[in-house]
Amino acid sequence: MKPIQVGLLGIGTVGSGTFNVLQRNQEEIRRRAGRGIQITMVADLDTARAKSVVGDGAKVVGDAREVIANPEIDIVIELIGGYGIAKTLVMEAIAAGKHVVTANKALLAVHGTEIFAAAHAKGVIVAFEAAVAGGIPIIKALREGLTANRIEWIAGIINGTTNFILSEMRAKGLDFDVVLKEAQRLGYAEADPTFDIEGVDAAHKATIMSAIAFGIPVQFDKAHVEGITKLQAADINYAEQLGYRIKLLGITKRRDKGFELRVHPTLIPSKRLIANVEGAMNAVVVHGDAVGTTLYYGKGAGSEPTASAVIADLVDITRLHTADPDHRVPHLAFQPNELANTPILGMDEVVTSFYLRLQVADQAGVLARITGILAERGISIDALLQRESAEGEAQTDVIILTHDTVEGEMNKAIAQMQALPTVLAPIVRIRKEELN
Ligand SMILES: NC(=O)c1ccc[n+]([C@@H]2O[C@H](COP(=O)([O-])OP(=O)(O)OC[C@H]3O[C@@H](n4cnc5c(N)ncnc54)[C@H](O)[C@@H]3O)[C@@H](O)[C@H]2O)c1
Ligand SMILES: N[C@@H](CCO)C(=O)O
Ligand code: NA
Repeated sequence: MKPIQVGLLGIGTVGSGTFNVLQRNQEEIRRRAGRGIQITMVADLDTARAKSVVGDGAKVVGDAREVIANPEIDIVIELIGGYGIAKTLVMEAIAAGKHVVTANKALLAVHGTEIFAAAHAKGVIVAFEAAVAGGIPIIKALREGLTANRIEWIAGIINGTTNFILSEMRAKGLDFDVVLKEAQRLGYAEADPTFDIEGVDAAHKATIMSAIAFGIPVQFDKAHVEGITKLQAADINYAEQLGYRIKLLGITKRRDKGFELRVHPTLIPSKRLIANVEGAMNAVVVHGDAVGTTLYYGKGAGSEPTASAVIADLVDITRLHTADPDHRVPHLAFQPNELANTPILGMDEVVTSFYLRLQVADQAGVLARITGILAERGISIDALLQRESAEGEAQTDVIILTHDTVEGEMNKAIAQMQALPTVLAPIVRIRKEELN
């Protein structure tokens, strides 16, 4: 049988890795897929650079629409990124009856409902393993490997750039900006790196996982998004003293009346495996009712690790291409007419424990007033640390770890404590998860 023909839109970091790995491993991939898979056409605005990557291996064009219009092409890979032209091209490829592979989590988290509906109506597949945790086969695991389970929660380090920044800052004491530049140089960062550092990229990925885990539509607009830019070294150090690491986590959790969906810096016990995931590595913890807690670890960014996931999707599509569309694995794991409209909960209803740091006047009764406020709101204290103040110093830091509480109550307690004249600076509040 002649190879299935693939068109590649965008041959930058991930595109070039995809082209190279597919060439290098073509024989083994053919033996697995049951048919050869060949990128025969590549579109990139920078045709000279594209030609330098593909040589004589594929036809290079500057206009992506030429690829979509080619009737010989069965699968289109979109590796341009963003919600703009990438969305138009994906919709046009679907309309032209092509299967689509994409690494574009931003596009799917925001426009997934429209894209999957169009693909379903047209009987084509939109595959996106590379969009979440890059090379880690987490979509495959959630959608197929764990399909017996009622998923209870997922928590993951799903942005390599921010984990790299936090790790390098902690281990080498390097400055934020220096480490961010290095992450950009290594090809981890998004075209707009504020997506990484402000938690948007992680929220895109958490949104996609929430849909697949719980059988709900992708709803990025309901996600709570908080990055690492406001994190202070003092809190990283106090957390460490108390036996915790701070990581940027993407969390989605089943609750009685809805689902939680949130990204924020989080204290995790240092002894958990996931607390020790360093550098640009990603890790996702999934808790299913039958399987218990499972952990997936690997490279979430970079040229060839991401290509690994793109090509896995190409192989899947090659195998499924001729199968009856009604019996394929559904895009969001649940059949499209079975998605639930259970809501994503507002942050006031989220339940977590907290790390609090209060800069207080070193006077009698201060601590009693603070703990009194927490007690009135039913917030129970798990651990408490007061820094010994230096000779003649009139203020000190009080660190409090709480047990689980409803976030709305915590916000009210913080407002009350903040109003005390003996609380001298804005209270630092970081959420904490035990993840067991
Ligand atoms: N870099 C990673 O590690 C990584 C990991 C997972 C997912 N992703 C996602 O993969 C996608 C691609 O990321 P990347 O890092 O390879 O980006 P990149 O910037 O390295 O590559 C994008 C390429 O698209 C080309 N391009 C831009 N507009 C075009 C157009 N209209 N027509 C044709 N080509 C066009 C650019 O010239 C460039 O070569 C993004 O959605 C990104 O979020 C990246
Ligand atoms: N910018 C992303 C790329 C992988 O999706 C990251 O740093 O993880
Ligand atoms: Na993946």
